[in-house]
Amino acid sequence: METVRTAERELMARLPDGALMQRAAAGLAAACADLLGRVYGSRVVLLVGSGDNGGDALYAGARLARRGAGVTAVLLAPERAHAGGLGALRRAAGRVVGAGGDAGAAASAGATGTAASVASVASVASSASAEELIARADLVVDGIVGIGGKGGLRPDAEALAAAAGRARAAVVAVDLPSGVDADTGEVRGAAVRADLTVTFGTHKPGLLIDPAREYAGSVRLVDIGLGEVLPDGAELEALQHADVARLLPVPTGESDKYRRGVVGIAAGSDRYPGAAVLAVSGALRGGAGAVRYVGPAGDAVIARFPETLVSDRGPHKAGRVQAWVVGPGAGEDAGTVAEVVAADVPVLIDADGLRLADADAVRARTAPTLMTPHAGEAAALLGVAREEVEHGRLAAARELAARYDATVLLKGSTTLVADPAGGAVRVNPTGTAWLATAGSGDVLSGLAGSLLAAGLSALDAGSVGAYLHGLAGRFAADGAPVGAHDVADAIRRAWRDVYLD
Ligand SMILES: NC(=O)C1=CN([C@@H]2O[C@H](COP(=O)(O)OP(=O)(O)OC[C@H]3O[C@@H](n4cnc5c(N)ncnc54)[C@H](O)[C@@H]3O)[C@@H](O)[C@H]2O)[C@@H](O)CC1
Ligand SMILES: Nc1ncnc2c1ncn2[C@@H]1O[C@H](COP(=O)(O)OP(=O)(O)O)[C@@H](O)[C@H]1O
Ligand SMILES: [K+]
Repeated sequence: METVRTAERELMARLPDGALMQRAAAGLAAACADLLGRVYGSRVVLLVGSGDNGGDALYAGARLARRGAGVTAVLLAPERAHAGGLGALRRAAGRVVGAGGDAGAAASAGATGTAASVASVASVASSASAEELIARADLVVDGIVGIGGKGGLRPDAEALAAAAGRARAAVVAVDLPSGVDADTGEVRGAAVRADLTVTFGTHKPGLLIDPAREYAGSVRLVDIGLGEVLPDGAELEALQHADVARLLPVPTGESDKYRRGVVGIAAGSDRYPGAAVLAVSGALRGGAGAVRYVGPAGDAVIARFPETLVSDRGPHKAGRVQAWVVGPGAGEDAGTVAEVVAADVPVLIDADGLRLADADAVRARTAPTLMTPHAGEAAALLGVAREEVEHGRLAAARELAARYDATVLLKGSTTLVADPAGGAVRVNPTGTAWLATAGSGDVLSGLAGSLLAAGLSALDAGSVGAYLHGLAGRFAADGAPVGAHDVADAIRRAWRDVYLD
């Protein structure tokens, strides 16, 4: 699969780092140069922590200094800064100061022997505080912490991150923005806000999942030769166009409408007939051969989509389907939800259905189940505050999948799909904030339900559905507000874009 994989941190830690660090620094310096445009004469400030992340920054700084940039390293812990990196920067005539801006702190590093002969660096004359240096910089390189960071930033690091946030300089994060959790995308406390993150070897979950994703800016992956040794057990994966194209259900000569799959939509109520119409609009674009609608909004559905098979006799009597969607706009109709949950075909449960479904009945199902909560619904199911889900999306999706023994598609600014069997969680790479509009979730549930009926697994139906829905949202919006029905209309364009690419 042409997926973007994210490796476990242990992998990087296992490898010899000398050569890898040189490759990392070369890629980092190239990205900095691109951002600067003109390297010669530019002012670059490196924020340097005590680990290898700081080492990357120092080596990259040395490369920029050799091309004529004025490079100053601000050391958070002068006595523990990466010795080889410091030496390289020094040889390239870079300057070094302590985080307080006092050259003395930096100079004293030389005395410990770890950061050899820092005292001879041209920095000693500097009297500007780190804050002033950052304020005057064209580019700030965040090498405070990388995958070795633990918890929120320490106070001295936090002050530098804040100064970088105030500065007019472009901010480049090394490997990931300092202060964000590489493994989960959580941000506890202060973190660096980057314009660009140059990450090494593999994408880290924190670069793909909100809230951390927002701190990363655009992300550039530098290949440092980890390809052959990446483990199969990646934590996250993201489908690309080619993956989705292979999974799309496309009719062949032998197909008829029943073989293509019939999807049943049990949605809408007297109060919310529109949810039924929108779920059907998504289902008609998802590849099933026919869409059955069951519920009180049949007239509204037929008026908009005359091709729908409509029934008001409840799911059991509606005729055979290969998958059900239940819940959008369902109001308080617990009976219909229970009937669908008891069906022996794949079922997608959304919106009101999530609240009305009996947890034991969901767990007892043997056919696949796909649940599609947004953060508020997920929080209610888990019995926690909404913020807790928003700050820890990966954990919430995994936890719900385990509790319900169901595939869980957690919607929102980052959409995740987690399987109960474990394995990599899929993160959806498409989408736009314009999708945060009433009813767009109903379109998604119809679309993903249609893919289920066409024979995709719950994991594939959820992630392919989210991919097409996100792409359709981008096409439909194109920089201006959209209604959910616009998103449904654009699914065909998204399909073509993927399939014909
Ligand atoms: N191992 C490898 O194969 C490679 C690693 N590389 C770099 O190495 C990095 C990892 O280096 P390390 O393992 O040395 O770890 P880091 O440099 O990420 O962080 C460790 C240091 O940061 C300090 N620290 C931890 N949490 C902190 C906090 N909350 N606030 C302030 N300081 C904190 C610790 O005291 C420790 O000294 C990667 O992110 C990447 O940038 C690259 O050079 C490429 C190759
Ligand atoms: N900030 C955002 N950025 C990108 N997509 C978003 C954002 N907020 C919501 N979405 C997407 O919009 C859709 C909204 O679905 P949902 O919350 O169920 O709304 P509704 O119930 O009104 O249909 C989901 O596909 C979700 O992933
Ligand atoms: K960093």
